[in-house]
Formats: sequence, structure tokens, C-alpha cells
Amino acid sequence: MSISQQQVMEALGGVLDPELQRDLVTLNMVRHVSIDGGVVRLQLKVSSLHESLKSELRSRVTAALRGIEAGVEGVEIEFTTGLAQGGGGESKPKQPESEGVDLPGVKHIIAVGAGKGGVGKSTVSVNLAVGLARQGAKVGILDGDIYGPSLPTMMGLDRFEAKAEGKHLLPFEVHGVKAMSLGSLVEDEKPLIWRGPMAHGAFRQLISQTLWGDLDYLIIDLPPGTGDVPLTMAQLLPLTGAVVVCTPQKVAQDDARRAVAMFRQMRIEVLGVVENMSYFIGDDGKEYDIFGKGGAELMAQQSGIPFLGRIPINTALRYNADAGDPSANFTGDDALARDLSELSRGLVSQVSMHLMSEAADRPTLNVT
Ligand SMILES: Nc1ncnc2c1ncn2[C@@H]1O[C@H](COP(=O)(O)OP(=O)(O)OP(=O)(O)O)[C@@H](O)[C@H]1O
Repeated sequence: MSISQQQVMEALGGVLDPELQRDLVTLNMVRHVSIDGGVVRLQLKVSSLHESLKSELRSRVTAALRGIEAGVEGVEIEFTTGLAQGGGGESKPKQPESEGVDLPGVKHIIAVGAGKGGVGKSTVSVNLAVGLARQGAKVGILDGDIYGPSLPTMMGLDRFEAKAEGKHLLPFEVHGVKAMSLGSLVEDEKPLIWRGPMAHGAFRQLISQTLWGDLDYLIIDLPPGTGDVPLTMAQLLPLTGAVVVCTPQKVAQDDARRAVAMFRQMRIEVLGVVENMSYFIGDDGKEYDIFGKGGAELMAQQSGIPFLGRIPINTALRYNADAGDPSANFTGDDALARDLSELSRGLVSQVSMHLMSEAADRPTLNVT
């Protein structure tokens, strides 16, 4: 009895990626399968070419394929990354072929994600959006964190009534930015306990029914983590790239690495890492290194991702977020204004570099 491609794919459907804990088929990691007698040859797309990851995957895949009844005698695996650098053999990450949302007036959609909650993802999203607008760009921001929407408070949307025009929603226009949040459309106290498909549907409706008009950048504040909801949301959109927010501690870096792996598996380029809550400046003017300043930068270096900059723990930042006044971050404390402006300037350069490298991209390897 010969081994069939279907048997191989079924077996691979039972193998979990060690980083993302999802199976290789769902993650679209299997790029090529050929069967030659009892030998199965595979090409697997991985988020990094680290020896430990490859050897763990090799042993999991081999064990699964050896379980096929027809009798697999040998397994050969070629690993490839989605990145052009390092000679991975494939083109740079591409936009997902989503059955997704098309926003023709929006030049760049940038997702802001984090491996864990509470690291300042919404803070970075809001201040990137306002920073870009202050540089003269046309900017929108969408609160994708549908379980715990922060934008109504952080951008001060809760002072206004949501407005519709026919079937469309009009975005709030605040701080030079067009903003939309599900939190502005539901009652304050109502818990948003939606499961995967419903959350997905609500997000899709929110983004596609909002009248964004022409935008240079649309920032998407994703839900935290690497679960199904942020994953399907990111897949739905033709993203230019993603920004990952991380605090300096080792545990936060580990989670951020998983977020990076999630984006890379979806062939979404990670445009940069932001280190939030980097350090604290006390009333005495001294710098206190609470979480281990530089940890996120190190993680970015190790993962081959640009580092966009750091934000210290700053009382004014928290106060302005609670007051719904992010513009004040750019007009008050000079150091804070400088740090935040650097982030948006860094993002603009990374987007330009991404566009240049896409233009110079080699043709995609033809995998049959
Ligand atoms: N650098 C900082 N200095 C002071 N306060 C901060 C800083 N970064 C974030 N905060 C505050 O910490 C809280 C959590 O931040 P934020 O909501 O941005 O995190 P998040 O990662 O988006 O959270 P969630 O996972 O719930 O979406 C907010 O009150 C915010 O104002």
C-alpha cells in the first residue's frame, strides 16, 4: 500500500508548532510535500531557523509520519522562513490572501499586538496614531480589542455620540485622528463575552462599515495574546505590517516572541518592537530601572526586528490616557513628547523600507 498525500497532511494536522501550539496545517506551514516510495519529503515554513525549534519540529513530524499505517521509511524536511534575509528561499512576507476586508482608500494598515495583556498596547496604538497625525499624515485608529476596548477612554470618544450615515458608521474625529471602537457602540457596563466567530464578525463589520475615507495609516489595536481572535483579525486585513509592544522583563519578552512568531507565520512583517514601561524617573529626577531596561531591545535584536524605541513609566502618560487627551503627551513634558514622536517617525521609516524591499523583492519560489 502506498502512502498518499492526504495521509501525510492528516498526520501533519496532528502536529503542533512548539511556539504557537497550533497544528502545522492550520498555520499554513506545510509548503511542499513529495512522496518517493517510503520516503516523505517536506518543506516547512518556520518563524525562525533556530536549531532547537527545527530539531523539535523534526522529531514531532517524524513521529507523526511514522505513525502512518502504510509505513513511512524516511522523512526529509527542508526548513524555510518567510523572510528574504538569511536566504530562506521565499519572498518577503506578503499580505494575507484574506477573504477579507478591502479598504481601497487606506494606504497602510498597521496592527499593534502584544504577547500579553496590560503591557501598553493601546497606549502605544493611540500615541502612534496621534504622533503620525502630528507629522501631517491622515490617520485612523480602530479599537480591535473588542473584549476590553480602551479607546473610548484613552481618546475621549466617550464624550461624543456615535453617528451613522445610512448603513455606515462615521468615525469619531479626535486629536487629528479618525477613531472607531466597538466600546462606543455598546453600553458601558455590558460585558463583551463573545466567542471566536462572533468576535470575528463584529470586528469585520466594524472595520468595513466605518467611513474611513482616504487615510495614510490605519492603526489597529489588536486584542492581546496569540489566540484565535487576534490571529483571525490579523488574517482578515491586508496589513502592511505589525508593531509588537513589550515590557522589558524576561517573561514579557517570551510572550512577545510568540506574538512575533504569530505574525511571521501569517507572513506579516513585524515592522518594529516598542519597549514600554522601560524605566521610571522619580521625583528626585533619578532613573529607576524597575523591569530591566533594554530587555525588549535585546529581544528585537535576537529576532532580527527593528527596535522603534522605548517609553518610560510616566505619570503624565497615564493621566492623559485616563483623561482622554493623548495630544497633551506631545505638548507637555519634553522628554515624553520626544520619545513618542520618535516612535511614529521610526514607524514611517520602517514602512518606507518595507515598501522599498518589497519592490526589490525576488520572485517567489515556485513550490508545487
Ligand atoms: N509607560 C507608561 N507609563 C504610565 N502608564 C502607562 C504606561 N503604559 C501604559 N500605562 C497605563 O497602563 C494601563 C494599561 O495600558 P494599556 O491599556 O495601554 O495596555 P494594553 O496592553 O493595551 O492592555 P490590554 O491588554 O488590557 O488591552 C493604562 O492605564 C495606561 O494608561
